[in-house]
Amino acid sequence: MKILSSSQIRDADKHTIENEPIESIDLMERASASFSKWFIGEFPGKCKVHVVSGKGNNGGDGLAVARILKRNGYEVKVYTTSDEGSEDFNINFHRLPEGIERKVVDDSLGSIETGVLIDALFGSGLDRPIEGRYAKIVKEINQFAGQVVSIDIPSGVYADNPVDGEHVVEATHTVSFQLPKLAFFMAENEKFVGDWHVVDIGLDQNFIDHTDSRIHMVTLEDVRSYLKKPAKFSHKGNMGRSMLICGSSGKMGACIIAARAALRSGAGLLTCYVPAVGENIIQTAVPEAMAMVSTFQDYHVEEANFKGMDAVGIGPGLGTEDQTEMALRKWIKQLEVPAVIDADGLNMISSRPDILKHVPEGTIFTPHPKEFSRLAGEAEDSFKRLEMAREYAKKHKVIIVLKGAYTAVFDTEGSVYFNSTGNPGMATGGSGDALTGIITALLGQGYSSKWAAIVGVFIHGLAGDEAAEDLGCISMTATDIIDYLPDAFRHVEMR
Ligand SMILES: NC(=O)C1=CN([C@@H]2O[C@H](COP(=O)(O)OP(=O)(O)OC[C@H]3O[C@@H](n4cnc5c(N)ncnc54)[C@H](OP(=O)(O)O)[C@@H]3O)[C@@H](O)[C@H]2O)[C@H](O)CC1
Ligand SMILES: [K+]
Repeated sequence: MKILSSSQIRDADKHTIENEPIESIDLMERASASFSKWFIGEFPGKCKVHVVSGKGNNGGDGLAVARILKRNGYEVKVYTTSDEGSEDFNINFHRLPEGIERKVVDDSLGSIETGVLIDALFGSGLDRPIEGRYAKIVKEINQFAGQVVSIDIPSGVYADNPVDGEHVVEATHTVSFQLPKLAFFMAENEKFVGDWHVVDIGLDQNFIDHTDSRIHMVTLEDVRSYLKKPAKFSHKGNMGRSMLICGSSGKMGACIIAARAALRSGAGLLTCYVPAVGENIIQTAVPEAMAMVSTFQDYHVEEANFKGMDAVGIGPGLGTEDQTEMALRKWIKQLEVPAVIDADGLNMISSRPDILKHVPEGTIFTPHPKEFSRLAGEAEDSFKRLEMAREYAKKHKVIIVLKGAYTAVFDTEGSVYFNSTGNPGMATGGSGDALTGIITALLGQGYSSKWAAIVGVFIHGLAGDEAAEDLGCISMTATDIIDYLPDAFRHVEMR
């Protein structure tokens, strides 16, 4: 699914009005009806609803929603910041039926004790920080004890830029029209956006399809269409020969997790290249994998032999000993197959950036934000980090998997793909090692680097979601994520 900027959405709006054709006020009615349908589903008990409307079209939506909810049996009170506004605001203001309490407010809503509050103060037309009387209203909204539902976007949040003021509505839910906004994927906006939802308002799909956007959200349908099904005559030899270069004394667990995850992701033949300390451990814990053993006891020092391999995963539990770093340099130089580099592998590249020039095009890096800042420098905010990661991926011709609540995959052409699966329970030791194993297995099966990363991240998150459903976010471990990989793959396969 594409993510469009505010101005692109405005163009889609305009195009729909001209070409459907539909009057602007009727499009507002359609948007408000979609919002109301969601609202009635979420709050079926006929609670008291407080609608706070600004003077623009976001406020107009609020007024139409007030009318629709009243018709559906809710007790509704409307607060407007003026009695006149945009053309469509005015029409909906006059359409407010009897029986809806109205109040034109200056800087205070007055006391609101119960019910649900709908925030329609500002939408995508916000163009400056919220101040003065509007700031006071926002403060009151945030002091309200009940749930706050923002129409389209929380007031004070910009769709495409970082928040620049102190006064921003902290919504429990945000119901966005047609498409999600880029702002929803940024960690610092989580407390404003709450749980977000998208409702269809019938903007011209053809226009959206032909609008150029390099920002996407990965959906189940996307992954379904890219998932390779094993051919009838497949055997272990053509399901990919993959190698994980992993482990050091005290860190063999990372290796076990990555190996198990690779096997659960369809790796045909898996070899774990480990230091001597790891031989018995890996052979006992993961009997399905072969072990290639370094002569050195505690950590990696030598060249691995990649001959006959289809994919390589480098990083889980490697440690950052000087000699391992020398080894990493050699591995990277002799890489001829697709590879994913994680964790300590990335940390070593950060401390010796000259290694970067030897990294083959299309290699996948899977940093979390801290690892990314070691690679590319600190970012002021998530929007800047997004631009930095995009530039880094383009410049070094690598695929960046930037891990976070919404893991983002950056390809070498400047496109970014936000993942839509996963939960906070996955921020647990070993979760990243599991992802490395999954992506290595997919690379081995012939997925392009970009799609191995996108599908791997989606499946990893989906397995985490299935695990969380049964076990809860607090108790789940990386091993649980692996145990739920079969469910996740089946879920994607199901039609
Ligand atoms: N395609 C769709 O998604 C549809 C969206 N709809 C809804 O329309 C809004 C956008 O409406 P718009 O009228 O463009 O903008 P707002 O309602 O957000 O803002 C209105 C005016 O408010 C002023 N403004 C902006 N920032 C501030 C501020 N910080 N303080 C005070 N005032 C501010 C500004 O006017 P000025 O004259 O004062 O400069 C804005 O123009 C979208 O979010 C949806 O909810 C349609 O209903 C259906 C299609
Ligand atoms: K709003």
